[in-house]
Amino acid sequence: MSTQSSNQAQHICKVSLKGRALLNDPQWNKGSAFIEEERKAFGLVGILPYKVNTLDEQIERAYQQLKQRDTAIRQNSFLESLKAQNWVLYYALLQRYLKELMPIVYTPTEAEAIANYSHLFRRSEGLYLNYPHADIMEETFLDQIKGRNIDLIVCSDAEAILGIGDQGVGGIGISTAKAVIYTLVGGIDPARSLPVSLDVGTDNENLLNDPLYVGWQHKRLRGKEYDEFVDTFVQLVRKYLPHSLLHFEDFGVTNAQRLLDIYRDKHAVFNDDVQGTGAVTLATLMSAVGITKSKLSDQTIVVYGAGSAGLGIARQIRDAMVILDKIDKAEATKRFYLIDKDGLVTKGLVAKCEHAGWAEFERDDSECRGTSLLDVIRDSKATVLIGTSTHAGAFTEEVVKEMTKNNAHPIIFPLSNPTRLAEVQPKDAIKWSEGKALMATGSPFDPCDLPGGGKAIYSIAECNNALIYPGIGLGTMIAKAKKVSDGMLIAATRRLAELSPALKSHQGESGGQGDVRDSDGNLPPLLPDFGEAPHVNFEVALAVAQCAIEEQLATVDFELDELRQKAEIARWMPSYPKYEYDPKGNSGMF
Ligand SMILES: NC(=O)C1=CN([C@@H]2O[C@H](COP(=O)(O)OP(=O)(O)OC[C@H]3O[C@@H](n4cnc5c(N)ncnc54)[C@H](O)[C@@H]3O)[C@@H](O)[C@H]2O)C=CC1
Ligand SMILES: CC(=O)C(=O)O
Ligand SMILES: [Mg+2]
Repeated sequence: MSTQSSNQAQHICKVSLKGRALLNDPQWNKGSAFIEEERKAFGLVGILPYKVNTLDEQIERAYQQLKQRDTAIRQNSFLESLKAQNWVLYYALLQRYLKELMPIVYTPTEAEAIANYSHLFRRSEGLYLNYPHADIMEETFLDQIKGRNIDLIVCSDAEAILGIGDQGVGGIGISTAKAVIYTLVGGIDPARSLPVSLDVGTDNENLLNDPLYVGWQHKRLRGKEYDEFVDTFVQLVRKYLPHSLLHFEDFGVTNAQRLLDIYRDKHAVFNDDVQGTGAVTLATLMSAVGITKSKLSDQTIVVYGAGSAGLGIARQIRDAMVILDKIDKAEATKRFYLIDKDGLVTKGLVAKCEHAGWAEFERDDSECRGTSLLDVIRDSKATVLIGTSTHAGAFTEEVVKEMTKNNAHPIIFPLSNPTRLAEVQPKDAIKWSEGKALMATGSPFDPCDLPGGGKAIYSIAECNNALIYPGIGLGTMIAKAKKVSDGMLIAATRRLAELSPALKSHQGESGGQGDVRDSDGNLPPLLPDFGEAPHVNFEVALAVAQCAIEEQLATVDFELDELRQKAEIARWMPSYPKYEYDPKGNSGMF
């Protein structure tokens, strides 16, 4: 599935582009790293300075240039330009400075880049499917995939981007960012992925009134027209790329789960906000209950913000209680209290709002004395509090203290992105809970000091779907699976939880909610560090592929050892193969 991989540095690649056309193609350009022999063969001698650089030298130069940009958004723009020039250098730089640069190319900085998309716009990237051009969608689609082997399509209609709402055509930025992460930590060849913007208009008044807006300046389509447009696109994917993975990102709450339900049995379709977030949060919770020595089904869970992510998380954890703890689905559903902006999701609220997806979690109106977050925590005696509301600061001191009253170790996950929208700052929750809260956040935060003096710290786990979705995608692709099943998601989750430092450090200890700290007094994080994301996602991928094979959803059949070997070979790594000129070559590897 790859044209370039780690052990292919000595391989030869036949390339048919020459001169400036070669330098202008980011997939094939090596810039100053073209060696003498290649410069002569490809007509590059007069259009490159004399010195030949190694990839290492190029990385260091690019890093120095990056550091001259004084804000995160300027660094993001610099990296966008680099990606448009040279993929190998771009990914090699990101790989070397992974932890430092992830927040620049992904959350939180990418949200800012998307919000300013039309003003920062310099060149296009990916496939723009615009509603006014719906009549020529098939030709447009075929033009873009012609001669390419696409395994992965990441698409967004941009109604609910990264916590900042409707961003219209700027949503191409989330499709490209998610595709970048697939390559960076999932090892998926960037030439084999296609980011797509489904431009169905926008309800964002600022964009509708902005003369520089580059998308379709029209109210967002709804209903039949919207459904037909999306369906035309999905049917093209099914017809022309039947073995691909179709990743949906940042759709609005009225469409996310609905579209997933329509297509998930017909094609390998994956909704990251629903399933990826559900899976990573379940893994984080498994890690937390592992160290408190309790069971998933012992928990009473309040989900604050019952949109795509909140509902996806609730369903994923509920289904895991059924599968792993073997309790009845209705019983498991009763462990959840969902709260949205009008308060607790009750029968009365559901009747009023007609919100698809809420009914299964509705509570009796009389169950809590009040419907505010504090009321619900107090009356339900919640053990777990999850935030997916974009309501910054919603988890107040009173709320955290109420959670701490009921639990030796309250589990508190403020998952809203970007950083400024987190429901609570981890350092505050740690202080208010006197160092007892077990925490994870959606965007990266610095480690917190633990109360009680000394140097003990808590490295807050980043519970972001990027720690799992590239692995789910890679596993689905390695297995060439026909669908992404619930079993595959649970397999991914279990593997991620097994890799949690917190669980590892508590293995074999006997029960109780006693001391959860390690011998240095630190609280181990609930998830592996993002710096380990490539290894973690690789392990997740193997678990997913193995499950697909066991469930007979795969179109390959390998033992685990063979699977590991194939996956390692298939992993794309940023390195330069040697080029040979071939006028008839298709620029492919042999
Ligand atoms: N950590 C992660 O991996 C992920 C984090 N997220 C974050 O979760 C948040 C929500 O994302 P989506 O579910 O996709 O958006 P969404 O728009 O589907 O859901 C947000 C929900 O929160 C509700 N809400 C808004 N204000 C509220 C308030 N004051 N109190 C209670 N509820 C309120 C909304 O009515 C809506 O139902 C975003 O910040 C997003 O970035 C989403 C996906 C993954
Ligand atoms: C992380 C992600 O998918 C989101 O915030 O929407
Ligand atoms: Mg998302």
